[in-house]
Amino acid sequence: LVSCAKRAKTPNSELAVCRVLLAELEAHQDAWPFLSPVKLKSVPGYRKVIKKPMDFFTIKEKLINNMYLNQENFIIDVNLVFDNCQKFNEDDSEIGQAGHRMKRFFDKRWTELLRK
Ligand SMILES: Cc1ncccc1N[C@@H]1CCC[C@@H]1S(C)(=O)=O
Repeated sequence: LVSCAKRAKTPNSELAVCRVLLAELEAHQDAWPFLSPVKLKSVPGYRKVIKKPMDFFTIKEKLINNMYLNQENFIIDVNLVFDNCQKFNEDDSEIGQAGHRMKRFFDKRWTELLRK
């Protein structure tokens, strides 16, 4: 049969992959610093230094409320979590190390899942 034109990825299938990826991030053993918004009242300086806080719970809320139009916006928010972590935490700190491990994991998984 003549092969039909390659079907464009519908946004909801793109976002389905984002939901899978987020679930894997949340289940990762090094996710503990990123599961909820940084407590601005108990982390001195964070509010001033980090202009755009982001965390996995907020990303999940945004996915559920259809606030991501495509994968790109989702990936931008996930990378914001890791960029904020690198900016605020020393590389050799517990949180800094967790952030580097989570970033490496995410980079590997989304290239496996999205770069088909
Ligand atoms: C991600 C981050 N980056 C800079 C400072 C602190 C944190 N996380 C804290 C440490 C563990 C959870 C708390 S939290 C997320 O409850 O504030």
